[in-house]
Amino acid sequence: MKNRIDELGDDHVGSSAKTPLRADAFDISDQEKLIKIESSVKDILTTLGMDLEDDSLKGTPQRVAKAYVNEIFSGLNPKNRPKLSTFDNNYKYGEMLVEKNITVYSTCEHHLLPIVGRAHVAYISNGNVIGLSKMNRIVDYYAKRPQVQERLTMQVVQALQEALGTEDVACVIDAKHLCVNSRGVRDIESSTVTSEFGGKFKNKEIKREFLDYIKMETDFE
Ligand SMILES: Nc1nc2c(ncn2[C@@H]2O[C@H](COP(=O)(O)OP(=O)(O)OP(=O)(O)O)[C@@H](O)[C@H]2O)c(=O)[nH]1
Ligand SMILES: [Zn+2]
Repeated sequence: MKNRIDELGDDHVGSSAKTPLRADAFDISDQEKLIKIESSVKDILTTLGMDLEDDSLKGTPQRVAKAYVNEIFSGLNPKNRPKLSTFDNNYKYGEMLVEKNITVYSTCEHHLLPIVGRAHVAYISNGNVIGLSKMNRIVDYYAKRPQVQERLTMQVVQALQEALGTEDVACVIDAKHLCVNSRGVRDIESSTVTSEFGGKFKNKEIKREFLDYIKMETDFE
């Protein structure tokens, strides 16, 4: 039997790719989250010595709470999961379809600093096709969580495999982690590449084809 977390949250991905959620993750409303986070941010800023009576800072705890719940971490709320409706592959398109250069804005769960980059997603239809924008939307949904890039990559692939009813899905993400670029080792140039190749994409030639499409210059201006 599915437990409550699986049912409400990550039932679309396998156990290794689940976001670590608390058992009571869904027992608290968005409204309650906003109030609690606002108060926690107030504590952090006050501890740092900031004067929250200052005009510019007065609204900050509330702004941060709203940004966390409604935007940056909105992918923790299953009600924000995009509907991945599929339709029949009537035109019998049999090649791979690649959605590349999908913008990724995520947050590293170790430091709560931004991860910014691009995702490239591909699948080969076995009868079902999906609207192009749904690939961008599913990347964004899982990106809007505290993340590690490996897990984000796997979540995107597994969610699409489930929706499309095929193993033949792949994702490559190339992203900069501000925790590496702006603090710690402070290497502004480095970026992180992760990949997950399901089904036919494990085949060397098919993988090569996908990677070649990613490299293609797309300049339509
Ligand atoms: N595998 C993985 N590591 C990540 C990701 N995002 C950040 N990290 C790393 O997580 C590690 C956390 O290491 P710690 O030693 O606990 O933290 P730290 O002392 O802040 O480490 P430094 O960043 O080296 O200063 C760092 O090396 C980060 O670069 C990610 O998406 N995947
Ligand atoms: Zn980090």
